[in-house]
Amino acid sequence: MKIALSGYGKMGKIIEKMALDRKHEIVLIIDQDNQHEMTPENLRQADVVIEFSTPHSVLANIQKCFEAGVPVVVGTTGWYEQMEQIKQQCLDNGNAFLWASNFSVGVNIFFHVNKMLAKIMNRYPYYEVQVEEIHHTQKLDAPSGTAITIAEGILDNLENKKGWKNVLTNDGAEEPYTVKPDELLIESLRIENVPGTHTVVYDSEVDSIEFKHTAHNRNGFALGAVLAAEWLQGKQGFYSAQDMFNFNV
Ligand SMILES: NC(=O)c1ccc[n+]([C@@H]2O[C@H](COP(=O)([O-])OP(=O)(O)OC[C@H]3O[C@@H](n4cnc5c(N)ncnc54)[C@H](O)[C@@H]3O)[C@@H](O)[C@H]2O)c1
Ligand SMILES: O=C(O)C1=N[C@H](C(=O)O)CCC1
Repeated sequence: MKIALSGYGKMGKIIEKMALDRKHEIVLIIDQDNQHEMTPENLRQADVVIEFSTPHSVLANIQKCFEAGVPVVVGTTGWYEQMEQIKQQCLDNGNAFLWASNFSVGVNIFFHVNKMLAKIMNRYPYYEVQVEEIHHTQKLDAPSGTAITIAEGILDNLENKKGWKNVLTNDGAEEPYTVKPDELLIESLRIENVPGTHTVVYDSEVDSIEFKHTAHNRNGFALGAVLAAEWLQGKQGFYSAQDMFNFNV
């Protein structure tokens, strides 16, 4: 496969390595200082674009891929309020699009089990649920995209929670926030060099259940993104990683 990379930061560089290991070719690399090279002509050299840039640049980059008619795999987070608009544009133009808040196999298993656990917990309403995420200090968005997907998995399956509320505690200096009974708290913490840790905690007076995923490095995210690009070949339509992993057990 001929791959174009949109965003050549921490993730773009590891994706390049994973793609080359899987015998793909990198035909275009776009980053902040050569954005003008993201032309339809250049993009059309590629079979797929893998987009890991910034919350600020991702939407314009997706539009350029749509205009060029090139399939696009998006790992960038922090743009999900525009999801419906992107989905509509994708379907209207007959494009191929796949997004994931987290491409790692482990996290996608976690997403699935998280939903099943939330369903079970409906029977035990005396447990209070909370989501916690920890990432490196360069991260631009909070909560993490992964934490949003986890929260949505809980909200879709746990009857007594109606929406999520994020609190970012960089140095513990924030005012403590008291959640409303129907609110799901997502606590975000930023610590140097943490690739990504997510925990769902169900707490009661007598015990706690902690369900946790810890990324040891970024390789799992990068491999998942390349696998997604392979999976998207020859398809048209709007997909998420859930369609690719398809854990219907
Ligand atoms: N879905 C996943 O599995 C997953 C995993 C890790 C990171 N992410 C997300 O991917 C994104 C990138 O993460 P990162 O750790 O590589 O960040 P990073 O800051 O290391 O890299 C981002 C790169 O984008 C470049 N950039 C800026 N403007 C651009 C533009 N207009 N076009 C193209 N590139 C541009 C920056 O110069 C930088 O090199 C973030 O949103 C992060 O949350 C997702
Ligand atoms: O390093 C990041 O930034 C990450 N972003 C994704 C998110 O927001 O969930 C995935 C984990 C790493």
